[in-house]
Amino acid sequence: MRPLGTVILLMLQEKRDILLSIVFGFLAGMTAVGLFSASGYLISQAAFVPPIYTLMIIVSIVKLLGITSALSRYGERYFSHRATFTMLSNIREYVYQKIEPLASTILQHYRSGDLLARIVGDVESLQNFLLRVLYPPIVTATVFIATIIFTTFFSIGTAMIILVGMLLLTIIIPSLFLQSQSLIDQKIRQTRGDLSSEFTEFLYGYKDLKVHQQALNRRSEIIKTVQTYETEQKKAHKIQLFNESVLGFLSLLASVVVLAYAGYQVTQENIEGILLAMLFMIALTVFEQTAPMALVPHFLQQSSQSAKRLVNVWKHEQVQEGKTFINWNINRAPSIQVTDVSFKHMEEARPALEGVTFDLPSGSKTAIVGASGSGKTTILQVLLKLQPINKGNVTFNGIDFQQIKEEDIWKNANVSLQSNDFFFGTIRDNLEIADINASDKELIQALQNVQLSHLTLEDVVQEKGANLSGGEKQRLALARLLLKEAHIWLLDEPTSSMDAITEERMFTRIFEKAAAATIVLISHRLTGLEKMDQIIVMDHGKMIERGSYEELMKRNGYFKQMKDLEKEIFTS
Ligand SMILES: Nc1ncnc2c1ncn2[C@@H]1O[C@H](COP(=O)(O)OP(=O)(O)OP(=O)(O)O)[C@@H](O)[C@H]1O
Repeated sequence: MRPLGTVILLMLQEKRDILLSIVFGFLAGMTAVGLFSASGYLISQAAFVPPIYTLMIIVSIVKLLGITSALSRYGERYFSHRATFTMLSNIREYVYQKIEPLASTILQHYRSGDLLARIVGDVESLQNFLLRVLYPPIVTATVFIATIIFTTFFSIGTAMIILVGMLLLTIIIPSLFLQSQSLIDQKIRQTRGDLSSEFTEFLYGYKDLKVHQQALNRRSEIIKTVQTYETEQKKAHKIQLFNESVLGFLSLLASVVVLAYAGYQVTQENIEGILLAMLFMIALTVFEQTAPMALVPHFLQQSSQSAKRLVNVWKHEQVQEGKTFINWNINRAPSIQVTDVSFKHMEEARPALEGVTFDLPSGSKTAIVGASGSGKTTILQVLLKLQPINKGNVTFNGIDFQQIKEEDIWKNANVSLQSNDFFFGTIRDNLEIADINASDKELIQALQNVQLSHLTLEDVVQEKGANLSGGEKQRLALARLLLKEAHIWLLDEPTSSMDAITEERMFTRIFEKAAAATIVLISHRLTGLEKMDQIIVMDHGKMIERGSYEELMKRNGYFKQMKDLEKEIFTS
């Protein structure tokens, strides 16, 4: 389905409000035309000084039309805006549901700031789709048709001029403006994305930029982008104002043409003079109503681009689309089989994993070691379905993991990645992510287990845990793991920022808690691996050795060489 088609479908969920907007919009338009034409007629009649009772009826009609017009306009605004806000929230929910499962792959192609600005901006510009693209033409067309039919009773020529003026003002001239407007809109969107990315990176990297004395440079770059953004916005507003003024002037001109034509017809006695003011007022009012139509092509293009850009975010990532999943519930540690798995990051020449095969028996403890960049983290990402494999397969308890939803794997897994996220709030907020129902006693116990007893549950955690040390962050992350029951533990260097004694204690806690679980531990140190059931050695994306500690030491291969090297460094 075309992107705008999806938006229309989401919008049609609010069909009652849309229908009411159209009905009230039509009523408002017709009563406005009626009000002004009746006023014109009233003024002309009054000029002949007729008996007052003959004017009473027209005066009452004018009053009634005035009130009805105001009430209908209110109804139109109320229902159209209500439909728009509900539609926007439906779109936001839809977009979130689409991108949430694909977040990790999507973020490989976009800078997070750009992605956020893009989604927020594009969803917001879709508010114009209903308000300015979809229902105004229906309202204008119906009001217009009704007005032309009404005018033909008095002057067919005037009705034809209104028709021609309408076509000119609503279709032909706006399409001429379209190109200049769309060029500047494109530039604005691009600059908005750049600005948001630069600003996000500036905030996250502020400390590093300060240390390297680059903060001021970056700041002036951001200021330059802000200035460009402001200049482009001013330019866009100028273009829009110019277009609207030209259209306003032309619609007035069209009314003057109607007046001139009708005036001439009066002199020719083809039209009664008393109708002249009425015909002019009809033209003025009806052309006034074409003003929103002038913006339709512009907003149509903007909405269609926004919808396309939104869909493009997830279009190429629909790895799960159309697949059926089984209901995966486990009550004990699963066995995991990885067979001939290869994976290459997009736009990378070298695969991150190549023909990797190993098995993890139920409840086994496995360590993965290897040089930096050898593919260790990628293995965990593959097991968590954060990266779609290009070749090979993975089974959990003999079931192909393509049939298992990511959420079902995550639900059963305790995961510690190299950088753990912490949120602005309290220690309690950050621990409750693991178990919302945990009691204070359990939370405090978890803190004690990771040697963070000096923290209280109410202590503040700044954004990204900025007020915690590297080791504290890792221990807080471990406290979260200790609060959650899981049958699979995937740990990526969970103790890399800790001293050797604390590390030893943390591992003791982990292995106590995860005694029955299937554990995969990525380790940068080669000490303490004797207690693991197997060690997988990675090099340049390939598994080059696998076996127990004793087996690898006996084999005298890569692992033994690394062990000897480590010993040499620590003893020298
Ligand atoms: N998002 C990414 N996009 C492109 N290439 C990536 C990405 N993440 C990792 N890589 C590449 O994939 C390869 C394997 O990376 P991986 O993170 O698995 O290594 P690692 O063994 O865990 O390294 P380290 O010990 O330094 O954490 C590396 O060559 C790396 O450059």
